[in-house]
Amino acid sequence: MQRQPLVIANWKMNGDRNLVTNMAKALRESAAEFAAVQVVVCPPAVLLGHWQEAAFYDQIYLGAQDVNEHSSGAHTGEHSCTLLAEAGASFVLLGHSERRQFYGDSEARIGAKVRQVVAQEGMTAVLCVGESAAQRQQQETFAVVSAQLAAALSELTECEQLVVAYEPIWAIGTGETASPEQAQEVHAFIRQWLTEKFGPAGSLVRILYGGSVKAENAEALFAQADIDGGLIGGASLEAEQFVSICTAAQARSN
Ligand SMILES: O=C(CO)COP(=O)(O)O
Repeated sequence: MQRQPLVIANWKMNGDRNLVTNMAKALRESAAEFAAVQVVVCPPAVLLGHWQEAAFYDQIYLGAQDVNEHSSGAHTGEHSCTLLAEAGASFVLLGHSERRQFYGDSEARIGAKVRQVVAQEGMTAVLCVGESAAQRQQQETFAVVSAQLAAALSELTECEQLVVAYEPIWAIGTGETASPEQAQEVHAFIRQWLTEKFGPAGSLVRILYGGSVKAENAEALFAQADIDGGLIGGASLEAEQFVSICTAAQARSN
């Protein structure tokens, strides 16, 4: 498999030092079961240091949930890409629907953030895209997703430091998951978009599904041709669930 399976935990504004310790222990104990999977944990930024101490080897990577689009300066409360890298992060989530909806992340800002991340050596941008329930009902899913991709990626010429996460808003935190077929349809569309934009390298970009992924539905989702893994919210806060999801992704490498 040319695209290594990838599972990313997005803790959002949850978790604490105890969860870091417990999750690191659970992942360490089961690491052999998902040896071929790249696992990334994105805790709140203040816990990155604690993760760095608790995490055990290269299989577990660290990520941040957002970044500022500037390199430094008078941006109270924000984190630059360099600061996050120094704290151990090598992935950054960008354009999550919660940030688009509630924290003023415009398409232009998301694009600037993506460029900031890919300019940093060793950092990978995880661009989140996805439609609302109303947009899906109006059959606007492809139009919405391609507009989000175009806005964020138009100035990029290379895609080696890029991951795309398809997260339909109606499936986030709702318990309602896209069916494997629904998700695959959009993933195939994203894959085609990336290949048209970046050429053959675009087909190597990993595309994750996010939205109520659980231990019970992960295997069927990850069995789809273009679903390279998952971006996990609620279930990434429970060690047993998260380990099962990482293990489900291992099957993609067989
Ligand atoms: O938003 C998500 C991950 O970024 C998905 O959240 P849930 O897995 O809780 O639905």
